[in-house]
Amino acid sequence: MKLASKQGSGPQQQQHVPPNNYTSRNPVSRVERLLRERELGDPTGSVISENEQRAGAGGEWVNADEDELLDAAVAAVRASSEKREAQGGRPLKQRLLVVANRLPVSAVRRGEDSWSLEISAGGLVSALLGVEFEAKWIGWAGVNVPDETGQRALTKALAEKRCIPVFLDEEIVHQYYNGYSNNILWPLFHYLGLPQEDRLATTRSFQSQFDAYKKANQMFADVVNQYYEEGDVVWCHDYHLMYLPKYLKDYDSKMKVGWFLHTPFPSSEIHRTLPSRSELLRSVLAADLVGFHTYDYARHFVSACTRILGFEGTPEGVEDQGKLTRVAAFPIGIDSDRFTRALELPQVRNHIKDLKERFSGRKVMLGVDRLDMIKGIPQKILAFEKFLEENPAWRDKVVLLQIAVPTRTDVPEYQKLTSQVHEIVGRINGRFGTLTAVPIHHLDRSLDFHALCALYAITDVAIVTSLRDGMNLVSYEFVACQEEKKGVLILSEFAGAAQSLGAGALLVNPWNITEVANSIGYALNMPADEREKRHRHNFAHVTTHTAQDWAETFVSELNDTIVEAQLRTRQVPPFLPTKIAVERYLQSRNRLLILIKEMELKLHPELKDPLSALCNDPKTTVVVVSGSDRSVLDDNFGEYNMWLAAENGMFLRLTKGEWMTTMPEHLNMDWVESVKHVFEYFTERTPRSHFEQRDTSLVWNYKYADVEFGRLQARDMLQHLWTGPISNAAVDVVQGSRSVEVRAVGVTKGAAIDRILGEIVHSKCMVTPIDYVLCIGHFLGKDEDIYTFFEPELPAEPLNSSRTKAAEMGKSSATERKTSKLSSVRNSLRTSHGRAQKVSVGSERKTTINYSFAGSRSPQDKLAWNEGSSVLDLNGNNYFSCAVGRKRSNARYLLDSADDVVTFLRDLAAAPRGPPR
Ligand SMILES: O=P(O)(O)OC[C@H]1O[C@H](O[C@H]2O[C@H](CO)[C@@H](O)[C@H](O)[C@H]2O)[C@H](O)[C@@H](O)[C@@H]1O
Ligand SMILES: O=c1ccn([C@@H]2O[C@H](COP(=O)(O)OP(=O)(O)O)[C@@H](O)[C@H]2O)c(=O)[nH]1
Repeated sequence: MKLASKQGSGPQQQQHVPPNNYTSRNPVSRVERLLRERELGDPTGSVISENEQRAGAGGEWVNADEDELLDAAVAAVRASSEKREAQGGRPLKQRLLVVANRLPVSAVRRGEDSWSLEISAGGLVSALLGVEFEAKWIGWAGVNVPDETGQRALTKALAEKRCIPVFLDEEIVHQYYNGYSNNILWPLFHYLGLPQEDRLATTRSFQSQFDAYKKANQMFADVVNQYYEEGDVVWCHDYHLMYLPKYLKDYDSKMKVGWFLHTPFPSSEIHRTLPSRSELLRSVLAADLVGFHTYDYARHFVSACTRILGFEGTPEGVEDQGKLTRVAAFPIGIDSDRFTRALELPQVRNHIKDLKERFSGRKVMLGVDRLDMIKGIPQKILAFEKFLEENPAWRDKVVLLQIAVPTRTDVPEYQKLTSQVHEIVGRINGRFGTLTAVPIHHLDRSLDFHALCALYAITDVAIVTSLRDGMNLVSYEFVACQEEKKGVLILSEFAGAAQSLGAGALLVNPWNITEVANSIGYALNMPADEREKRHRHNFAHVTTHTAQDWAETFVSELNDTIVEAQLRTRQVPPFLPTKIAVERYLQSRNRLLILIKEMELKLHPELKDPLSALCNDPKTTVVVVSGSDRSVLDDNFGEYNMWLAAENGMFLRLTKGEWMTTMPEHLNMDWVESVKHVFEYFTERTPRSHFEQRDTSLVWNYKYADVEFGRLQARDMLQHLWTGPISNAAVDVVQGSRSVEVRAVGVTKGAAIDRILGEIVHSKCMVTPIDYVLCIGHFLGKDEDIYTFFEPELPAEPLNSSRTKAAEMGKSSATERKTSKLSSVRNSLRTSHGRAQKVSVGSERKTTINYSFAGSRSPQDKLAWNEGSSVLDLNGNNYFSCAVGRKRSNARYLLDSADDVVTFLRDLAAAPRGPPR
C-alpha cells in the first residue's frame, strides 16, 4: 500500500513510509508532532493547555488498589488520569466509560432482590483485568431480568463494582447476541463465512437480527448517554457494538468516542458478502479512533472502507469529505505480573505439586480455549491423534489436557461443535487409552485463575490451533507462567499473537494436520537450550507489552486524536465575501489570480469575456493550474494572455511563449509501466473508460462509463494497485469523482506554485511585489496544499470568521503582519535552484529540472527574487483562497458552485482597471 507520510505539511516534505502507519506507538505524541508541523512550536501555548486537560500522552494514571480478584475486575474499569490544571495545580480527572457487550462480572440471581456476581471468562475481560483504570464499565450482565425489583437490586449490586447494566430482554439477546453478533459477525470476521439464510428453517432473518442488533446498540447508547458527562472518554468494544459510535455521536457529536475490535477484521472480500456491510462500516467510522490488534486487521478495515464505501484511505485512517477517522493497531497484552505473583501463592504451589505428581512420567500438553469453532479444537485433537499414531513410543509418555470452556451455548453451531469434539475425543481415548490412563483429558468447564496458573506452570507444550483468533491471550498467559519450566508454545499462524510471539513459538497452519503433528514431535523433543532461547524471547515480549500499556496507549491516542482533529483545520470555511474581495482587488497594485481546474476544462461560455478582461489587465497575472496535459490546456486557454500550468505545474508556459518543464530532478518514474498494465486491464473491462499517460502521472478516467460500474471498478483497481505495483513506489494515488490518478510523489498543485511563481516573477520582470492573491478552484483534497501555500506568513483566520473577530479585537497586528522575511532573503529561487528550461509540446527532450523541492521555506523565502527584493507583499486581508463545491477545506472561503465562480469573476472583471505599471 502506498501511503504518504504526514510528517511534513508542505509538499516538499512529503515522504514515503513503510506500510505500517496504522501502528500507534509513536516516539513523539501525535499532538506534539502536529504542533510542530503547524509551527505552533511552544508546547506550553494555548493549544497545548487545552490538551493539558486531557488524559493521555504523558499523563499519569492513578493506580487503583487491587485486592480480591473480583475487585481486580472492578479496578479494571477504573481509568483515571491526573493532569495538572493549568492554573490551580489541582489534578483534573478524566472519566473513562468502557462499553462492552459483557460486563467483567456475570450476575447470578439468588433471590427476588439478591444477586451474586462472578467473573466472566474470555480474553476481553482478562485483558481489562490487567488494567488499572478509574472508570465505569457499561454492559450486559449476561442474564435476563424482566422485573423491576430484580433490575433495581442488580443495578445496586453492580454499582459497588463500578459496573452499569444494560438490560436486554430474551428476544433481543437471541437476535442480537446469539443471532447477529455470534452467528453472523463472529463467523464472518473469522473467515468462516455467512450462515445460509433459510426462512423455512428459522423465523429469524438477517434483517430481523440486524434490526435487533441496532436496537440493542441503541439501548447501550441510551445508557451511556445517561451517565455521560462532558469531557468523558467513551471506549466501545468489539463487534457486538459496531453501531454504538454512530448512536453516541448522534447524541452528542463532541463525545470522545473510540472503538476497538477484539476479533480479526477480515479481508474486504469477506466483509463485502455481509448484507449490511456499508451501514456497519459507516457507523464505526463515526468514532474518532478505531483500533485493532494487528496492522493487518487495520489495513483490511481501511481497504473495506475504500472499496465498499469509496472513501479515501490515508496513512492516518479513513477520510470522507475532510472528516478523518483515525485507524491504528493497538496490540493487546496481559498483566504478566499478576500471573508471576500468583505462582508464588501457597495454594498455587500446592496445586502445582499435585499436578506434577498426577502426571509424573508423562509430558503434559495443554490446550485452553472457549469451545468455539474458531479455536480449531477438532484440528488440534486430530493432529494429536496423528502424532500418537506415528509415534507409538510416546503413547504412554504424553497427555493432552484440553480445557474447553462452554460458550454461547444457545447458538446451534456451538452445540454441534460440542458433540463433534466429544465424539473425536472419545474415539481417540478408546483407540490409545488403557485401563489406567487416557491420552486426552477433556474438560468441558472453566477453571479458576489459580488453577489455570498452576496448569500453565506445569505444562511442557502449550498448543493453540485457532483457525483465526483476534489475539489469543492464552498464549501470553502460558508464556508468563513458564519462567521455571521454559516449555514450548505451538501457535497457529492465524492468531494475532503469532505476530508478537512468532519468534519464540513454533508457528503452524492448523489446517495442516501433518505439520501440527510434526510440530508436536519437535516440541516434545526440543533440547533445553533451544527451549530457553525461544522462551526468553517471548517472555520479554509478554512482560513488556502489557494490558496496561495497551489501554493507556489507546486512551491517550484517542485524546490526542481529538485535539488533533481540532487543530487540523479541515473546517467548514465561511462563504467568500465577494464584495470585499472585489474592493481589495481594486485597491491592490499587483494581483495574482490562480484558477485551478481539475478534469473538466471546458470554459463556461459566460466566462470568456471576463477572463479576457482580467488577463489583459496589466496589474493582474492569471495562472490556470491543472492536472491535465499541455495540449488540453492549449486547446482551452490558448487564446488568453495568461500562464498555463499543466500536469500540476510540471509544465508551464505563458500563452505567448513556449512550454517549459519545471519537473524536479530525480523524480522516480519506475512505477509507470506496471501501473500502466493495471490501467490497461481495467480500461479493457470498463466500457467507455480510458486512460492517459502523462509525464509525471497516469490517469484512468471513467466519466463516460456507467457511473456505478465505474466506481466498482475503481475500487478494485485501487486494491490491485495497493497490493501490487505501487506497494513500494513513491507515488500518490488520487481518487477523483470519476477518475483514478497515480502520480509521482510531490506532484501536487501546492508544490507547483512554488516553481511556477519563481518563473512568472522572473519572466514578467515584476518590480511591484504581489499584494493580492486569489486562489480559487474545484479539485481534490490531496491538492489542497495549494491553499495553504501562502498561509505561514499570514494570520490564520479568514475575514468574517469568529476567530478573526477575536483576533481583530485583541491582536490586530497579526492581520497587519507583512511579509517581513522577503527582503532579507538574499538568494532567489533562480540563483539557488536555477531556471526552468524550455521544451516543445510533445518533445522527447525532458530538460533537467532546475527547481529542487524547496524544503520548509516560507512562501516569502520561496519567492524571494534577486538580491534582496520582494516578491510578495501580502497581508492576510488580501489573500482569498476559495474552494468550490467542497464542504470542508483548507481554503479560507467557500463558493457553492461553478456558477458562483462565474458571477464573481465577472464582478472582478467589471471593476475599473488601474493605469499600467
Ligand atoms: O462474551 P463471550 O461471548 O462469552 O465471548 C468471550 C469473548 O470472546 C472474544 O474474545 C476476543 O478478545 C480477546 C482479547 O482481545 C482476544 O485475545 C481473542 O482473540 C478474541 O477472541 C470476544 O471478542 C469478546 O468480546 C468476548 O467477550
Ligand atoms: O477456564 C478458563 C479458561 C480461560 N480463561 C480465560 O479466558 C481468556 C481467553 O482469552 P483468549 O484471548 O485466549 O480468547 P477468547 O476466549 O477471548 O476468544 C484467557 O484470559 C483465559 O485466562 C478463564 O478465565 N478460565
